[in-house]
Amino acid sequence: NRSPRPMRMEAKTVKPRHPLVSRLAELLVSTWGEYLQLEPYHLPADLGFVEGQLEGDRLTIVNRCYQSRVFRKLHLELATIGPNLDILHCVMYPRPQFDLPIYGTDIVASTQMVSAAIVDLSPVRGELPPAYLAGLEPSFARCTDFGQLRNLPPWGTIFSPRCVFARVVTPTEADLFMEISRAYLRFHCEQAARAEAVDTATEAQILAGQRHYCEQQQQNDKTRRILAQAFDEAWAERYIRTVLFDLPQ
Ligand SMILES: C=CC1=C(C)C(=O)N/C1=C\C1=NC(=C\c2[nH]c(/C=C3\NC(=O)C(CC)=C3C)c(C)c2CCC(=O)O)/C(CCC(=O)O)=C1C
Repeated sequence: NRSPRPMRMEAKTVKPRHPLVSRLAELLVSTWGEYLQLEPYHLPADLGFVEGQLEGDRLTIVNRCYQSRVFRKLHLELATIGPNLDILHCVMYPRPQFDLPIYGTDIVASTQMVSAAIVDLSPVRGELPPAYLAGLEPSFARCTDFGQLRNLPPWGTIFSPRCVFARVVTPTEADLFMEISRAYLRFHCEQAARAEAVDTATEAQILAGQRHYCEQQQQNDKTRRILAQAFDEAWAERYIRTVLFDLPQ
């Protein structure tokens, strides 16, 4: 077998170029640290830091994963592609014992603008609880201030009536997306802090709902195509099913 490669000492990091990506990553990690007792969540060794080539452009991915009492996986992924594409992907998966929606956000940013900025608290069992519909309403009402709201794709049936999906072009819109994300995240963490375990029948429904969420997200061919071009189809498939949208066991 090959001699072990010398450990590369430099920190394996990704430096996002777009300020919204950096700001949102900082918001997520600092809010998690403020509300949750974070434990490490170990990804397969070769998937924490990944480098590939996409049509001559270097693709670099860094994954940060944690877990807590209520969340089985808190996943923040930062990816840079070539000189000017930044991606932030984040999903907070509750443990199936807790009846909570899934917090998900995706930012696809080039140097000029953010073509896709989405944040949602997606229900896994029926509708979003009334407490969430009401709690998120004041922030959601502000999304009429985005110049360009976007329509969800056909696989996007999992998203809630409080889903914010927009192009972000101006600094004011970037600030607005940050404020909405912050309000959604803090509200969710406060609900999680009070969450109590459900009975096994409800747990089974939650598991089924989380599986459905992952199956729908796996239909996003925009993600698959980028990963398949930078690596290959099989690698992309494995990555999507084991890192991005792994089904709870
Ligand atoms: C919570 C929601 C959510 C989560 C958690 C999530 O992962 N995606 C989510 C949503 C979502 N993403 C979308 C789009 C795109 N996603 C990528 C790529 C990646 N996204 C990644 O996470 C990774 C791993 C690093 C890559 C590579 C690109 C390039 C685009 C096109 C950009 C554009 O349209 O301007 C769309 C619109 C889909 C459509 O209109 O057809 C939706 C709805």
